[in-house]
Amino acid sequence: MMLSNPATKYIPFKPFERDFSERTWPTKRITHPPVWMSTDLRDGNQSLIEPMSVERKLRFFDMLLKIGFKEIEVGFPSASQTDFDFVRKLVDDNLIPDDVTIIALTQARPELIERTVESAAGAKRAMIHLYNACAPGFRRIVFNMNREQVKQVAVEGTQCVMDNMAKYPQTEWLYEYSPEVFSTTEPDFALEVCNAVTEIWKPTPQRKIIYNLPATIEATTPNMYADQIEYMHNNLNKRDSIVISLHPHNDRGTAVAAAELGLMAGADRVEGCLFGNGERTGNVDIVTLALNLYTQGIHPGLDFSDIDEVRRCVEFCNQLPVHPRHPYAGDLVFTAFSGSHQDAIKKGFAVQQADAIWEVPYLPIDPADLGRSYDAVIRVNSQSGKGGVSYLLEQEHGLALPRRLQIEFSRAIQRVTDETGREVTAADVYNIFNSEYLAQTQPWTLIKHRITGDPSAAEGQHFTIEVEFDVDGKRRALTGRGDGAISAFVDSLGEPVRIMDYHEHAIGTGTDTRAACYVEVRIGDAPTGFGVGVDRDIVTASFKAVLSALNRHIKT
Ligand SMILES: CC(=O)SCCNC(=O)CCNC(=O)[C@H](O)C(C)(C)COP(=O)(O)OP(=O)(O)OC[C@H]1O[C@@H](n2cnc3c(N)ncnc32)[C@H](O)[C@@H]1OP(=O)(O)O
Ligand SMILES: CC(C)C(=O)C(=O)O
Ligand SMILES: [Mg+2]
Repeated sequence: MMLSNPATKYIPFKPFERDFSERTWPTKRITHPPVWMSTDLRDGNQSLIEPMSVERKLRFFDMLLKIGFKEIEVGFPSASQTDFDFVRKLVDDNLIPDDVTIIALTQARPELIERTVESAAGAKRAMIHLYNACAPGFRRIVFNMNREQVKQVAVEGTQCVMDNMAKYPQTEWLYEYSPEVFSTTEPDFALEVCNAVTEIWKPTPQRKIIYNLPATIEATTPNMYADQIEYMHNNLNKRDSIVISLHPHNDRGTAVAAAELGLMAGADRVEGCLFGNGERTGNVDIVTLALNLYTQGIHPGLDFSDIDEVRRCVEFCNQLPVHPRHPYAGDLVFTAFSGSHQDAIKKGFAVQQADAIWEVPYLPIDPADLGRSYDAVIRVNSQSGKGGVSYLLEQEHGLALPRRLQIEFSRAIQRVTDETGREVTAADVYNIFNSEYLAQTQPWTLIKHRITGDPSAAEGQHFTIEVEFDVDGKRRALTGRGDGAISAFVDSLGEPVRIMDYHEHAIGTGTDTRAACYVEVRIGDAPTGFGVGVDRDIVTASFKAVLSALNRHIKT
């Protein structure tokens, strides 16, 4: 049961005692992509129900290279033989491109550090990533250490890493240090620990150290994380020799925002996982971050032009599905069911030029840029309006319904969706349109016709038509006269039919071209209704349209 007063159990997190007045990040903009680091094979992997085998890791690694990652955390080699073997395989089989750096994570314990360095020894370049938790709760509950002791873990761990690296001088060694749980560590203490590590590693602008500042557990709103990052950015010693890295987790559902504000606050690098896999609610989602940049006109330096292929690979390796609403990648994220959205999208597509700024309403990105087709953009259910329905008919069958017919036909669709409560597919829409209009050939069926024109005839008599119908199973040969073919045809019917509106267009091109004709008619005093005819011959199409309207009227 929910507590009536959660204040008796939870306290709000506040990183600074007073307001952080140095803040400048709110007016900053992100103008270039950060250095991306994929931790799918480490943080992502350690959170899986079944961690990846070497084969799956290899497949994932290949895809990360294809996407364009230059920094890849490949595992926690001291944790398992699989992780150790995987890193060794990358090194021994020469699978790491020259411009890519692999990273291996370790706790600050000598035996684990030794094995971690050993796993990557021989690589052209490799980075060791050491972490220890610095937050007060962890100092007290997990380590039973004071601040000084926790700082010494970082300092001694760093020294131990350097001693082990010295055993393998053929490898260019880089170093990353994470004050784990930075998110709830007192900022001045996180700074003190990092500055102490700087004293040991002695980074230079040519050989920078990475300080990764994780929101190991996301503890507060993203603006406060940004304040913490800006504090480090302003106060770290030797800032020009340091890469500030972000590692947000998504416990509060705001990891993407935290990363974006953290970049505005001065960070240079982001660690995360594809589609936000990772411990608990996951690491920050690099796909979303990268494509958010892309939609601001900034190339992220990562290639997601075949997002479905990336998704398939990640789902296979992680054995976890990507949610249908996942930004940019979910099955439904480019689909509109609701009427007003469909209407706006349809209008947007109609005016969008291939080489112009993207402006299709409701679609923040062109699905084609991600290798997604427009097929599923509009789907029809009980929330849909005429725009979506007519869009499907036009896309799939080349039928461009006049506006008033769109309104009339969408009522027929609505009846079906209301009755079934289900989505109707593009094929369903066409079938309903067919039975509602095109297949309305009873009781009046057109058998054949012959038109003769006589320009010298009296007004209203220029055209004569002889038509053969089947009416309720009986053949009838009728004749009509009029100013044009249609009026002559209507005259032949001997029914009180008046044409109120008329539209036609071609479907297809070349020898395959057919004509579609739409007529709105009034019969007697009844409300107007539409008829539709399609035929290779435009005149026949219009006659079929008139009969479609007449037959529909007779049945109502
Ligand atoms: C936020 C993160 O994602 S951090 C990364 C977490 N990832 C993983 O843990 C996955 C891989 N880990 C493992 O397989 C195991 O933890 C191993 C093999 C590395 C170590 O296993 P074990 O030796 O059994 O230790 P265990 O994992 O239980 O760690 C607890 C001990 O390590 C200490 N410890 C935890 N983190 C650290 C650290 N970063 N540096 C130094 N010591 C640490 C704890 O204080 C505890 O010590 P104690 O036994 O004296 O109380
Ligand atoms: C090891 C560290 C960087 C980590 O994964 C975290 O703090 O979330
Ligand atoms: Mg993490």
